Amino acid sequence: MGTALIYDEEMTNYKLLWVDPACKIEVPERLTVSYEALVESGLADRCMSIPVREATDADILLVHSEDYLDAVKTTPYKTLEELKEFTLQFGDVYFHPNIYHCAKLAAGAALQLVDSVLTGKMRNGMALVRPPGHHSMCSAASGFCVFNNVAIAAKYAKQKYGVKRVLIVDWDIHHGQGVQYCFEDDPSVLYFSWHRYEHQKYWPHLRESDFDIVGKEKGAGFNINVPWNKVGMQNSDYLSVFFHILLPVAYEFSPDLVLVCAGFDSGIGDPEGKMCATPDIFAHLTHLLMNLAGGKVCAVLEGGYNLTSLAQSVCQTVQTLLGDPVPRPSNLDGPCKSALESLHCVRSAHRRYWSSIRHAADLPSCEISTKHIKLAEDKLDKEEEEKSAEEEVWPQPPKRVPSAIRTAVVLPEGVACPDRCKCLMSAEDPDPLIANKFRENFLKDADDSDALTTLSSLIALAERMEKNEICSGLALVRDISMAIMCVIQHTAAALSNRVLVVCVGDGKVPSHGTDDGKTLVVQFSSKKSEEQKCKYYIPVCLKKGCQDASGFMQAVLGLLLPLGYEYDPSLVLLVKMPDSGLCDTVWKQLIGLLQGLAQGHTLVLMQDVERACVGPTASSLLGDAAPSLGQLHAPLPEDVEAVESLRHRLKADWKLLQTTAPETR
Ligand SMILES: CC(O)(O)CCCCCNCCCN
Ligand SMILES: [Zn+2]
Repeated sequence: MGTALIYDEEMTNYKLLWVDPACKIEVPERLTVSYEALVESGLADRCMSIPVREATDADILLVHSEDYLDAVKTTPYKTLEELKEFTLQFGDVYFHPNIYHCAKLAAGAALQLVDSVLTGKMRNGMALVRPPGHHSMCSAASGFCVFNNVAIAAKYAKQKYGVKRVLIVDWDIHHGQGVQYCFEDDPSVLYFSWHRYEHQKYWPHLRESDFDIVGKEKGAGFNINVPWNKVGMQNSDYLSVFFHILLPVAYEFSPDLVLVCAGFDSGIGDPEGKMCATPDIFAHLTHLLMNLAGGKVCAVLEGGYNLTSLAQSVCQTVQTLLGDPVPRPSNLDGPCKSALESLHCVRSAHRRYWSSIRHAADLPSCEISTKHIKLAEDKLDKEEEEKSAEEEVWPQPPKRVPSAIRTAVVLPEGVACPDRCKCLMSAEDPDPLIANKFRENFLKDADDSDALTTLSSLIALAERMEKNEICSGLALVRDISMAIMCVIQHTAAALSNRVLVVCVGDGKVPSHGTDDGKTLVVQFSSKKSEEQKCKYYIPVCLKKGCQDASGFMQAVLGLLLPLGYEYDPSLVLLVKMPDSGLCDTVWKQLIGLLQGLAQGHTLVLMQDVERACVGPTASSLLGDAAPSLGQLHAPLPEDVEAVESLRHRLKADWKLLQTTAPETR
């Protein structure tokens, strides 16, 4: 199954017909530059183009009132003066004789995308639409939005496909208040939004956009607002919120469908957002969502007003949906103080609803939370307009060239090569020099030619991954710790290399290279390790080892991923120790998530008895979405304690582990 792309140039055929500084940024070129960038980069051709359709009245009435729909229906026949008049009843939006038609196409595009994914025809997809949707409400247009495309899509998915739980991730820099109002008492739709807020100083200046608004009645806990109280937020700030709020809750919620209000005004250079996150961050945000709901992710364009930044971010998002490896997360230096305050406030507001963040620190009697600056709104926005926006510049996103071979395997005799994989067995005798080195350093039994062949094949695989000829690999070996040593020593030889070694299960893991940081070892096991702990050797002791999905996933999302992203390895060595107790679905989730690192260069080592695991492992390495884990129960208190105390101890060295602002003396 492929990636759907839904676009129709008819949606460029409306624009602002009068002077309105608040609306002048919403131009037809937003759509053309996005689509043309996809065509130019060859990404459009790799997608399946799905035609738009007009949303029907019934579709629109899933969210909007009849009165509102009837009123909008009159706009095509209005004169310019009547359109201006009609527009005055709403805020920061404009009407045009053709905008009703385009609004039906935008909503219809989202529904076509949902149909393609929920019928199983497509794996995931993106709809490039305008007008956007997330501000429009039951009976009102707002913020360039006429119909709430994503809210309609969520209602439609539930009604037509019986979808039980929908996650809406709104990474647009504005608060989608229309979506919040639509689902605030609905526990079947989890709405997550971050947004520029500045203590209510920023548009739409709503008190109900703050972190303490969590949803109503049965919907309490299913509305997550992350206010950014300063501009200039960077990649670290966004990732920290994913690791410590969105992902733990999303895995606990276990959605059947993920809808993204994909606004790119949260990217660098945008005149509205004034944030500093680079376009490649959207590759990571998309990737981190792609193992939810069995990969059923539908992204619908919302905002984005810097045409360069917008086009790059759209390409980063679509290329990730297509399954291409994501760029390395460059120099993450940890969340800023303001982001940590928001993180802390949101987690403490939601800890009572979600067991995955139950342990979150309670709010100090904090002045941060309810400081709402109510200044004369128009004055504020005016200030905003006047300041000449100095042109931001940022580096081109790195080229993301998929390897010729996605996954290669080194298997013992008699183990079938999984389909879509390349089998590597060095037929010719290994180079005598290397052979001797192996004999000296690794082989217990010098004449063990099998081990020699396996090791030399393993090194050949690692070398070809380094050259990006092969993206990921899987090897079945008899002696795991020997194989680990061999790979670490080989890889460490190249100066710029850093290896993240992730071990699941008990067993001795060589700590070679952890003293100088060339290697970072994170081992999940049920045994306390007596090994001296240092910054680069992190044993995670879980009560049931890797058998309890909740505890394990909490450790992966809140500990392993932040560590891995901050460490930014060139290779991930993922080792499944014998009798790790890890079930296949959790193992596949782990493989899927770890491919966000090292441009997808994951090398999996398993004991040669694990033949049954070769197929499932290969499937995940090939980019197939991991099956959903189902709703997760509360992690064991011991596991929460273990992860929290580790995080507390390590956050001085690893800034992405922080979830609260350092105590201000
Ligand atoms: C889809 C979207 O969230 O991007 C729409 C944003 C509307 C912003 C209205 N205020 C503009 C004030 C001018 N500086
Ligand atoms: Zn926006």
